[in-house]
Amino acid sequence: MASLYYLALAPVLLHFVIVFAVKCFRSWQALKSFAKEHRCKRPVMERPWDILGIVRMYRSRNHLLQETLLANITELFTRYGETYASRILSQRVYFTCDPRNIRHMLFNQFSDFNSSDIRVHLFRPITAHGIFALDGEEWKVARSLYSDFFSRTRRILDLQLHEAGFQAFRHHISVGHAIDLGPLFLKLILDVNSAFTMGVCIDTLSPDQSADKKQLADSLIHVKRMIACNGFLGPLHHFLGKKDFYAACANVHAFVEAVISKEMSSRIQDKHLHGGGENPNGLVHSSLLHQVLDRTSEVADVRDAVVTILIAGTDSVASLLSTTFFLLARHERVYAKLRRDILEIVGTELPAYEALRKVAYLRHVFNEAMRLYPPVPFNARTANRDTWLPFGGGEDEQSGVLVRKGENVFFSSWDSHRSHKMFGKDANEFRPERWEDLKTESLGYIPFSLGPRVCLGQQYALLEASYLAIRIVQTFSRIENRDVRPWTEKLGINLSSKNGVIVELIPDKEISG
Ligand code: HEM
Repeated sequence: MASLYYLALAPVLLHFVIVFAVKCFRSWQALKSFAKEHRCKRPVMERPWDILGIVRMYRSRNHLLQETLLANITELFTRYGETYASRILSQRVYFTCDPRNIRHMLFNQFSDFNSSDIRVHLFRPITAHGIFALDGEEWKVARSLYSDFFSRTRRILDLQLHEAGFQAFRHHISVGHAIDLGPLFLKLILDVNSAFTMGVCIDTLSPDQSADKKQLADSLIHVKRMIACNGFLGPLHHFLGKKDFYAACANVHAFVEAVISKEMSSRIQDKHLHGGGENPNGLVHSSLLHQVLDRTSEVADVRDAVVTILIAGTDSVASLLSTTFFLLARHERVYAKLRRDILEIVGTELPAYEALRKVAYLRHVFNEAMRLYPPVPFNARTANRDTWLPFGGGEDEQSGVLVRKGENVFFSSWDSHRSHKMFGKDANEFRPERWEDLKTESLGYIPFSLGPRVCLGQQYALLEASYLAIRIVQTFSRIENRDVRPWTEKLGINLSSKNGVIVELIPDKEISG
């Protein structure tokens, strides 16, 4: 009886097997003709025998611990070419530093690649509704929430706030002593950025920082460290304990929500007192929180918008300033020329908004610092459909590479920025003058990324860094390196120097009084 039952089932099963096989065959055929259409050939495969990608994971982990990951990435590009395939825990992935492929992903074929898939789990606990954890329509909505705000750089860049930050920073510099500028820049930018995003400065440079602000600053540091750590661990992050991470996220949320709630109550009060008309003292609130509250009263959305910018806009700018002064301390000639230009163009006055854009050499110094030490040295995208990279396939790497839906492509600006093809034989040297002829749109130069997801804070970041750099250079006639150790990578949420920036700043007696 039972065997008759199975016999009756057999045609149904066979039907499903045939339908499945036909489907597989059709999609294989479609993929084959898609690959043909885009001239795709197989790229070089890193260690083809490492089918599970375990050796790759293990070696990358060791390089990360030994602080040689960037050098290792460069070595692999030298060995396998500008674009190659690899495996991470059996999943096929691609690595590229070919500017044409990078541009293709970020710009030409933008809609084929998601940016959130890899980092959504990293950002979800802290900013589930924030722009870094979104793609597609949701990303468009989040981007439009900030776009207007960031397009008005002149209105949002509060120079008084930056001057107050600079003065607090200056108090930490003692004449005749070496100082590590790395942590100091981080505190300075955190103070300025917290005031900019929430309208509340968290006083990390002040000796009188309150306990709740200290807890916020410590929690933010922990959150950023965990995001970076989880990102580097890839799928292995599941094995890490996250209790402290969640606790730190809760602290950050509680602080920001309290600020939002205070602002909401004061708006209600204002409405009662002044019928919702213009603020009686005529002040225009420039903080991001105020602007976002004008557009939505969803607390979680406002909170995540604020925390996203607290995260995106702090370590990145601190990294730019640290790297710049690390390099200036080792290039006396460049510092002297920069100072000459600043004194000639801006003088010893506090720089006005217009003056910030006028010192061309400062822009060249920043461009060069971010070329050699990009705050975001590598990044990744995930194909959201079957797609391709235009170069990297075949022996000569001139054919396309098929990228199947769900596969990840990692791209390295650390390497595209140091390409001899793009930047000449002296690509590894710090020479700001090269930017007299180059344009920041130069192929492969992507410190702020490019295309529709280009950094929203680019202009703000450059002007903020310009103000602070100008004030430092005006005040100190020389900067001397006090550290003989070579630059060593520290990969966090942004790239920085592991040994900090240990220098001595020599004041200009006339200016600093
Ligand atoms: C030197 C400083 C900075 C650098 C090098 C930098 C770099 C970048 C890069 C490379 C991305 C693209 C990430 C990706 O697509 O995967 C990005 C995105 C972003 N940045 Fe920046 N950034 C800097 C400063 C800032 C500042 C100061 C802010 C805000 C105040 C900011 C806000 C953002 C936002 C909101 C995004 C997300 C854009 C989107 O996904 O549509 N950044 N940044």
